[in-house]
Amino acid sequence: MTDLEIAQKAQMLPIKEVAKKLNISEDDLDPYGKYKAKLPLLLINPEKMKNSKLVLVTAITPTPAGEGKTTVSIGLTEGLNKIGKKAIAVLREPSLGPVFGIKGGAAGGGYSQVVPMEDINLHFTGDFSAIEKANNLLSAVIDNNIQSKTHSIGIDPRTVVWKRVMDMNDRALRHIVVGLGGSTHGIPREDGFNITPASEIMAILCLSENFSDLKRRIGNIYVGKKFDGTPVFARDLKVVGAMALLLKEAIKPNLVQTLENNPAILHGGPFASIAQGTNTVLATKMGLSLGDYVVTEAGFGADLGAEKFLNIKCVSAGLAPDAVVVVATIRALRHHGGAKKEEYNTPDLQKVKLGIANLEKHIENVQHFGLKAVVAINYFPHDSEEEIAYVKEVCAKKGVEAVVSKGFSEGGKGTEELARAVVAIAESGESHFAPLYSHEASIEDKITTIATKIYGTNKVNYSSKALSQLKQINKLGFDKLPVCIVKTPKSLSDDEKKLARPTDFEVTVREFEFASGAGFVIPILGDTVRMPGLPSVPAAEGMDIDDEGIISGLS
Ligand SMILES: Nc1ncnc2c1ncn2[C@@H]1O[C@H](COP(=O)(O)OP(=O)(O)O)[C@@H](O)[C@H]1O
Ligand SMILES: O=COP(=O)(O)O
Ligand SMILES: [Mg+2]
Repeated sequence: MTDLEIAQKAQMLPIKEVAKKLNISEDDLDPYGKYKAKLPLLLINPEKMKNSKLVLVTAITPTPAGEGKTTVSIGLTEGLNKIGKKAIAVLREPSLGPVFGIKGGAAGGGYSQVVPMEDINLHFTGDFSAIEKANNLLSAVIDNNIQSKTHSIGIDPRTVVWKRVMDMNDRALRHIVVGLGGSTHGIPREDGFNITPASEIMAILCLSENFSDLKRRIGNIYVGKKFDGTPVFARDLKVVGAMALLLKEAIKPNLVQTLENNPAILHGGPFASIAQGTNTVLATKMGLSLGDYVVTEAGFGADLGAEKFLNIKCVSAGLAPDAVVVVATIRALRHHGGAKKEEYNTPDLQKVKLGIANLEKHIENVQHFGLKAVVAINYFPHDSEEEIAYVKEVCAKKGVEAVVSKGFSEGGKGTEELARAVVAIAESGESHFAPLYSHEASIEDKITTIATKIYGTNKVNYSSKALSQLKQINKLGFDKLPVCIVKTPKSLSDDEKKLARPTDFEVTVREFEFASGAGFVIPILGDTVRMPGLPSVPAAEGMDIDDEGIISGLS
């Protein structure tokens, strides 16, 4: 059966029954139909959080299909509940970009999924729509102010860096001109769209602790400059309140369930390559308040999602993982060893031996943060015993246990061994989280620290545009902010062709984007863009809905 068919056969509990497992009363629940609900922020309890364990799930450098972080996160949650822990999966909300593009949804797979999968992968509870409206309200107000004869604050249209967003892979919107059509239709200027997960409003939602924090961050959004050279922030346009009220519901985390009816809290966006790619602080703290274990994920490999989860989100929110799961697949190790796509499912110990260096590097990356890791070998049918034994042997030499995870094919039954290994680490007290850099370091030093320690580069180069933007960053006082690096997820380097563990390479910062509202600076490496494009044959071509409303083709 496909992921969708398994999800459509799920025996879901009414969401109020799932909430009851977390001692949430019906009065506190804000149902969105029978199987989804919003959770009020009053459920966050710092006292209760203290005794809960936080497990971060990351991965090796993935193939384009993904190596199963979300699937393993859900499967591990099932397994932890099976061994008696009150575990909650805390995941990100899917973006329609990959849903209609290549990768598909982000509700897990096989017998490790969150449901209702169709709702979650499509409009869910409207959070992305709210984020888009708040983002684009600011864009509309900026252009309205530029146009105004009576209330203009003197914004120089050539300096506006705030972009519009839409949650779709649409390359045609990357570089556009707005305000065409003559004097009553606006002032022409260059603009562009990013995909909604890359919106700074998404990042603000992911890091905010409450409404006043949300509004403070929105107010600090850098828009551009006035003709006199002074900076313009969102607060100067007087719509911070309006933008915040659009997020009235989106700020609340969403409760759904796993196939085995265990609780899952979904909140915040993906894309750790072009954005932060972690879920929200509020959802993580909500999970730690309501359960004993939170299993949470950060996008792509440990060089992206985990690095940002640790250096940005954990530092901002005062969180610290008790254990880290590094998801590896034999097929991805074959890929890093030179296997072509059609060879991914062909056992080849030699290729695994060539590709294993990628896993070793990601284990080292987790250890750079003072954290204890366990490797989850996300089992695929063509994995050979000798390949698995080899991976376990290499991990053991690095002091890390590797456990086969069969959550995709067996649900919680297939992850009990992994669950026990995670509990052993989480309750050992052997993880001592420390971020990689101090916020007092210069922007260049922060980038160099990440690029050398986590990517393995020898040198960071800067384009002339990036060098001039560095001066602007220092002048604006953004140099004390953390960095959220944008780069390809297909390689530890900024060149997607460099697989396994690239050595003796340099990376180049092409330009910067500013997220002074969210509270970080965005160095963009290589040729990565923040509005993806559709593939020549979009997944959308295989989708349909029948007269009874039954969906097909969603993955
Ligand atoms: N063990 C497995 N066997 C077969 N398919 C899997 C397995 N694990 C994950 N998948 C599939 O691979 C895709 C990516 O899984 P996902 O959990 O979304 O990865 P990630 O979160 O790392 O991107 C999904 O379509 C999922 O159904
Ligand atoms: O940000 C990307 O998330 P996945 O790796 O789960 O697709
Ligand atoms: Mg995922």
